[in-house]
Amino acid sequence: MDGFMKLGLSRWLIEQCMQMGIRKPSPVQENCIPPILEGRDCMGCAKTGSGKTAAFVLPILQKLSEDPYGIFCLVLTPTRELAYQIAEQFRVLGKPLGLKDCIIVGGMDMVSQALELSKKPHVVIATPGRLADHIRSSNTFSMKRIKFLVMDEADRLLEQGCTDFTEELQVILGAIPAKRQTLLFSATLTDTLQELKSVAMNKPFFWESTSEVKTVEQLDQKYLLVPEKVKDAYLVHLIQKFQDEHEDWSIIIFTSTCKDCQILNMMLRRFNFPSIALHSMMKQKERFAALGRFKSSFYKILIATDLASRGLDIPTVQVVINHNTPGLPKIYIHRVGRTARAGRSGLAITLVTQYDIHLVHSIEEQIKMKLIEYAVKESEVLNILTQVNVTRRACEIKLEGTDFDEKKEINKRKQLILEGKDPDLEAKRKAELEKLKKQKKKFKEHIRDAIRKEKDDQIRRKQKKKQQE
Ligand SMILES: Nc1ncnc2c1ncn2[C@@H]1O[C@H](COP(=O)(O)OP(=O)(O)OP(=O)(O)O)[C@@H](O)[C@H]1O
Repeated sequence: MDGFMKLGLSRWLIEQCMQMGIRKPSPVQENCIPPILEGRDCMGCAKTGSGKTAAFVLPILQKLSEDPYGIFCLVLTPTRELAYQIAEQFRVLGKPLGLKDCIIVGGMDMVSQALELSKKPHVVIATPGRLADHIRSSNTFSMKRIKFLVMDEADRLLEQGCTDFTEELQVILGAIPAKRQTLLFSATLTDTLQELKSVAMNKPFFWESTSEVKTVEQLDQKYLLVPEKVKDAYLVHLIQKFQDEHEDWSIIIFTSTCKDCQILNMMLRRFNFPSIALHSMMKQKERFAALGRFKSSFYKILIATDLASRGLDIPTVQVVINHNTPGLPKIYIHRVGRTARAGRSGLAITLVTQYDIHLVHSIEEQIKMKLIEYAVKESEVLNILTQVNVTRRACEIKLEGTDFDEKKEINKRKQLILEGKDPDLEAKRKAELEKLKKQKKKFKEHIRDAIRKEKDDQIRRKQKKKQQE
């Protein structure tokens, strides 16, 4: 109790922590809570599962209790599932305050969300796309008095990857006061630090855990070098092994695409494994249901895309298997961070094909440690190889018979329509953006070449002059 008391937190909050089994502050909490209470902006970079959520929830609740009003705080997060998880922490820790929260995420009813927003909840937890839609389309709520803006998984929110939140963030930042406290958290903040600094203005306090290794100590990190064609047989073998050896282990398997996720789930089901899929082509209600059933251990195996790679906190997960080697080290860090959380141990196995060895090297370079080879009895894998390959093919044929690929296109269009965008216009805009990007790249290359040429010419002129002298 002393530990939290020293940080300046009130007794009622500390008692709430105790009820959640949080007895002693973790380093990220110890270091970030005091500056947040002092009114400073804060960027916290700490390993996965180290309690970053409570590091911002606790001081916000304390400040809210001193001056309660709505809307007091806005939390942005990249995925819908994560929004619900964060809301739960606010709810549990803020229970004595009678905290009113509101979750604003895509895939759910917009009208009821608008109604909730108009009731001035203390805390709004949102994914950027849907919140921006509400701001654009409604004048029944105001975020002009917001005191805290939190960006959880801040690097993901600010990076310009496949889901680019730039436009939505601009809308949101325009609707909240410039005078606010901004809190940014992630396990991989340092890459995008400069961009992050431009979002936080108020004497930002930056804290990063000192450990050189970027993954947690209790995590056993292995790789398995496998030929592409026999990958699934290795996967089935691994799962069978874990299931035989450990009764109550849960496993998350990460795949690179929704289709692969779906096929693997169909395949594992045919082998009678208790598995469930989670990917963005599922309806939102199905996504929540799948996650709920996995969390309650009804299903022991979750096969997911990177939708589930960040933030999800499921203590029973003992093993993470990367069915594909992640293309970026930071994706690897977040994926394997779904196990070995809050001091527990865990195992991560990455399946590596001959084409992915360079990816493993860049992962090792970034996490500052070597992955160790996982030993497998090859003869046991060979025994099931034909059966697994035949089953996979049967599942692929079954999926081809459905409208999975078409659905993907339709889903994309539906999503755009829901967001109030014209799918055809969006496609045109995307193509134009691509064209512009290419032109910009070409222009940059052209400038670079011109500079290089100019430098070479200068050197040549100097050399010529010297020779003439
Ligand atoms: N001081 C603490 N002592 C023990 N457990 C804690 C403490 N703080 C938080 N926890 C628990 O640790 C787990 C992980 O916390 P949290 O989800 O906030 O991690 P995180 O750092 O945000 O991880 P990620 O980077 O994966 O999002 C949660 O179940 C949380 O209740």
